[in-house]
Amino acid sequence: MTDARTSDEEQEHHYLAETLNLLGKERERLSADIDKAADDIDARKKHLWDNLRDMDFAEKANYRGEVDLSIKMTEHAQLLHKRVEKLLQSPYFGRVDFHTDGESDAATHYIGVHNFSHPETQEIVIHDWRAPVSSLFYDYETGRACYETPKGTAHGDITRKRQYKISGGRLEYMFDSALNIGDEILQRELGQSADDRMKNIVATIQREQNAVIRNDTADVLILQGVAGSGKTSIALHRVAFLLYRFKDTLSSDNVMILSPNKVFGDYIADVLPELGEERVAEIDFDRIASRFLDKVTGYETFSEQVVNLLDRVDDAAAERMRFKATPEFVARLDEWIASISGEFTPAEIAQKSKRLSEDWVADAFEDARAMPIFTRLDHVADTAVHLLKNEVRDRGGKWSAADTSGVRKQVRAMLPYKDAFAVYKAFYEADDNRRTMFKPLGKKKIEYSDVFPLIYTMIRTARQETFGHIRHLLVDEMQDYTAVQYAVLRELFSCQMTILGDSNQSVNPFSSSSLATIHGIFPDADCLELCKSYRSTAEITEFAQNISRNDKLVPIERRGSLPQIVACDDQHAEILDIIERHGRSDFRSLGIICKTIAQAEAVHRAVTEVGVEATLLDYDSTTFGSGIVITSAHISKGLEFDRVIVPDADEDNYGNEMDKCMLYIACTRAMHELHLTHERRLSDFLSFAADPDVATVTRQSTSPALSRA
Ligand SMILES: Nc1ncnc2c1ncn2[C@@H]1O[C@H](COP(=O)(O)OP(=O)(O)OP(=O)(O)O)[C@@H](O)[C@H]1O
Repeated sequence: MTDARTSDEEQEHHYLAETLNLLGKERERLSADIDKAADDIDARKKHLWDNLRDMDFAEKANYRGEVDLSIKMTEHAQLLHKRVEKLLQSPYFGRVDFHTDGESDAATHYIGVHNFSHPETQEIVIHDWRAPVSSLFYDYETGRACYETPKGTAHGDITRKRQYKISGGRLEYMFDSALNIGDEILQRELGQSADDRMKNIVATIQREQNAVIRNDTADVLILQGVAGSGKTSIALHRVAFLLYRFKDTLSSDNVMILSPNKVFGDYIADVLPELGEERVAEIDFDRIASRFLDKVTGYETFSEQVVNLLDRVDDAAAERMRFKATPEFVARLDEWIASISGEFTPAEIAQKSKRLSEDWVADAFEDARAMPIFTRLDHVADTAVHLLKNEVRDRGGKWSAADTSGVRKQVRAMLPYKDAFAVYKAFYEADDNRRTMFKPLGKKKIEYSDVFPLIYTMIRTARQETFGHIRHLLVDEMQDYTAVQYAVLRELFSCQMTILGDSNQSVNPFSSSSLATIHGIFPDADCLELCKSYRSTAEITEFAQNISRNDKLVPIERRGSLPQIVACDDQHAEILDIIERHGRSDFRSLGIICKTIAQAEAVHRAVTEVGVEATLLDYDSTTFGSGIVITSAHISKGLEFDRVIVPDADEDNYGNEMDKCMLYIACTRAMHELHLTHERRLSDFLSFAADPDVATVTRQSTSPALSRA
């Protein structure tokens, strides 16, 4: 190490010590402020309580207002305190020296998770990673660069770019970008063991990812990314960025995540708080379905549909799913709904010997043409009730609730459909070509493929409450939603959206949507693609590519062991053996990912019977577990584990296209090690594994760990 380098490091240690000193003082100041404010609030509350009787209404309201304000200010101080605590652990991770054209010297900017200014001089000591100047760090190497300032674009040269790893307030290492730091630190980060929650990646955001995060112009942004490309992480960082960029107009209350299930919601829940933002509300399509249909009809859920399909593909059911999955289907349904008003037959309304003529009804119906059909009928009925009621009362008569419902009934009878469900069913009955496309599951239950078409019909035929307060919706696993589901989203959320997914990871090949389809639904959307896969070692990525190839995928150069395929006589014994080896390794998380929940339950029973502690994740689970997790491929979507075991990798279990999707999803959950076990003939989807460069294939005929206590 040269002297220059040593003195450089000394300077960095010195700067870090100074920064920590400032942060320490700020923490003390905030703690004192919080304590004082708490005492003050207590005193005010006591004063209010003691003097309540002598105070008039205005005084009480004024006093309460002051207490509320003090509470809000204290909460803010607590938030700042939390941020300072966090910065004390790791104040910054990057530095850029930028020489603005025309200035005599380069300015040094340190970049961290939060902003921090010198309490006395107000000079910025640490820039928030989302600040405009921080884009220099993510978007450029040394040399010419520019960034936006309040006065316009600043042009100049980056003279130095440096990355740091600081933990517990201690500088662990640092690299200059001239030494290819980006890769070095990224490799170290990716090589780490998986946490039981998704973590933030601010220190190593890559340029193409930064372009997605900092896109603040797209109303709808569609992000297609290969497995492990960081889509979900990036989408959450994008939300944090937008909350920062538009802090005056956007708050976490205005953002919602549409996630595939509750476990996934739990898995990603820490990312925004880690980035200094509050958690945002979550919703999933099941909850939307329940809100609309609980009082209307029973229905199959998405998970039930997937479970049924995995059990057996019914060709006719698959055909019905395909039929209802396309944008053309939405167009036909729209046409049908629009045609309904033509079936309205105006007739005279008579109630309490008062009458409104057929012509009056026709005119009232015409005047309300902008409304959805059932809202329109209600409007005609309400107007009629208003007129008739006044007339009756003017003549000294009485108008009862029964009269109101009498009028409503008469108006409703002018349309041959009693509700949205009837309109929806008639859509199939009206055309011989689609007659067979509606097939209820028994008397009061509809197939999942009818759930969102019916909800769409409900929304288009009567005014519904929408999510008007939501200004940004994040939609994950976009490939699993059909055109009609997007049509429902468009009706319920008239806001900006970030829509992300991977067409290779669909769980229902009969009703998945391609990027092109989704782009067709949102023609003005910005479409971005992430092709580099970060999660898995190059060996695991190559293995998964052989199951389902995506020529655009670029694996990260991180080496590991070859995936292992083990043919065994007793698969559970082999799994126990891997579990035992896992316990002795440095890896923390192990995912056992089966094709179905029933298989996951069987493995769970087998391993817990011999004393292994493992969490079973099924469709009712709400939290992600740590350690050993056993689940199905469908539920494992979006999750990741240090090591993954895929049991039953045989031809019977993984034989058709849908199985292939599940196998792909399961294998791509592995970060560092992947094992597949089978007792029967290996699945043809894995025949490539005979190549010794791709996998190690072994035979295990004994029962290695059966004796486990
Ligand atoms: N720039 C980065 N720096 C560090 N880690 C990264 C980066 N980008 C992605 N990762 C890591 O890669 C892994 C995959 O990220 P994420 O789950 O967001 O990807 P995804 O595209 O949503 O995956 P999938 O669709 O397969 O579920 C995570 O461990 C994430 O932390």
